[in-house]
Amino acid sequence: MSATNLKSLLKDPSLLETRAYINGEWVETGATFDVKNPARGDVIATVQDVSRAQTEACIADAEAAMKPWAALTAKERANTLRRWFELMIENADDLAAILTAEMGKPLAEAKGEIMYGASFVEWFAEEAKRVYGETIPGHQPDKRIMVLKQPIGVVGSITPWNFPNAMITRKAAPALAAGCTFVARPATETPLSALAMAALAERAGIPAGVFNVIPATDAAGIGQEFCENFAVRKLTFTGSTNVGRILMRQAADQVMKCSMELGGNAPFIVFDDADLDAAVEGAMICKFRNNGQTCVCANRIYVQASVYDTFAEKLAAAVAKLNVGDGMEDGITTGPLITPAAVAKVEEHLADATSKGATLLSGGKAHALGGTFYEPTIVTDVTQEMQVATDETFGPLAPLFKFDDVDDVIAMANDTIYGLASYFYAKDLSRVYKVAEALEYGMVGVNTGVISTEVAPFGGVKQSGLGREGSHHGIEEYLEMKYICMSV
Ligand SMILES: NC(=O)C1=CN([C@@H]2O[C@H](COP(=O)(O)OP(=O)(O)OC[C@H]3O[C@@H](n4cnc5c(N)ncnc54)[C@H](OP(=O)(O)O)[C@@H]3O)[C@@H](O)[C@H]2O)C=CC1
Ligand SMILES: O=C(O)[C@H](O)CS(=O)(=O)O
Repeated sequence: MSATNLKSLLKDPSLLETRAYINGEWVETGATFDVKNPARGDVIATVQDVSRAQTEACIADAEAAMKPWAALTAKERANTLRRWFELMIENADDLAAILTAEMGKPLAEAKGEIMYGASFVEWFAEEAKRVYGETIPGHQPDKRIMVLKQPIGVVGSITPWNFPNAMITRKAAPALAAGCTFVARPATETPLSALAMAALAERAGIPAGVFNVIPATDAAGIGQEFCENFAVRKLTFTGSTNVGRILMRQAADQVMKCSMELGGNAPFIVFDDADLDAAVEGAMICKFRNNGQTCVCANRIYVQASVYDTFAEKLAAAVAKLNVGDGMEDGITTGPLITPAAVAKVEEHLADATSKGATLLSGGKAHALGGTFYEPTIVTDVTQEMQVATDETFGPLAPLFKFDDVDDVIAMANDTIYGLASYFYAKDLSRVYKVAEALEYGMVGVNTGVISTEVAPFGGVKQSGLGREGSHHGIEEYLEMKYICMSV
């Protein structure tokens, strides 16, 4: 099955939209760009390219749509979001095929992302009805105090290519539930998933101007428009820490509220009392999910000395079972990397590690399939002096570090500017408590390699971001608090 003629693969070919979705209209903008399938390099769609000026007009439309949308009852917004969720589930196979075609992840993973992405719409359809204010006992006899929660306003959203569905719903669902309107600018590589979601939003009855999708190659220009346009009250971004810094600097001029889901450098620690088979299973999904292209992937694997060789051997055996290929084909576990630049980053990190004394255990070169396929790779004898210890690889490279003492490994794990996800395997209860409390990360997986869910607060500390997505906390990012002091 090839992505080349994507439309023929779909039960509902109308979901393969290539026009921008602005103010409830499908728009041809006068400029286009091609979307390519990373597995084969062929063009799968030619998409309308939205300019900064057209983005400004879209923001004005979103501003005009804001009041009537926010004026609906919470239940009315909830019911509309619920319909959007149900349409995503009904069309999950097509959404998955579109996602695999433009991003490359295997169909099974793409389907998993669609269900994960839809879960945020389901969750915040429910949370819409639980945006509670409060009354506070007055500070003077004649004073009555109330606190209201109100939608923050028009939201500008910029998202990456690695989860082209879920990264948008994780933002749009709470924003719309809160009563905000939303302008989504998807990554250049992966606009089709966002446009398919817009088609379903239209069918769900989300009013014109409430949810907009602007494919655009001018990433910097759109980001500047979001940051400089007074009508935009909130910027929500998922992507690298470097770009997050740029956007925060730009947003500072308006003192704009930002949510930032940025880069990671996750430690994955295996203690000597760990269930090693469980730890290997956890390391495999934590490291190689989405071919290592997630911000919460294990970037460093620390193994206690007494179990190091056994763990390395078991991990190598598991890696050997991975099946690299075109994600559209059955039985494929590992797709291509998104671009040649992503391959170059893996090769750079590998070369740096081996030049400084690391030993290649598995893989270590471009896959025989060519293109951006790469062999899942393990290196041992890795140390803190190597690039993989400080920089996010964002690919299928598993570096194994050896450690002796728990305090040493906590110090090494925390020795980074990042603080998104962390993981460890151990059984001793006091050790579990001590390590979980000592790790400087927004999220800690204990005896599990997968922690992402709509019910829990996803986000990082230090330079991995600001704010949380998902959970009952996630909607607060799109609400303002108003204190009313009434003299009676
Ligand atoms: N914490 C989290 O949840 C996540 C973090 N990430 C991090 O992002 C990186 C990989 O994703 P990647 O997409 O390469 O990250 P980038 O930060 O390069 O890109 C993310 C998005 O930002 C856009 N962008 C790039 N430059 C600018 C700019 N100057 N102004 C406005 N927008 C801009 C990109 O557009 P374009 O597509 O045109 O380049 C893309 O849509 C990794 O570091 C990863 O850890 C990724 C996903 C999730
Ligand atoms: O963009 C990402 O890397 C995601 O946040 C990872 S997850 O939420 O799918 O785990």
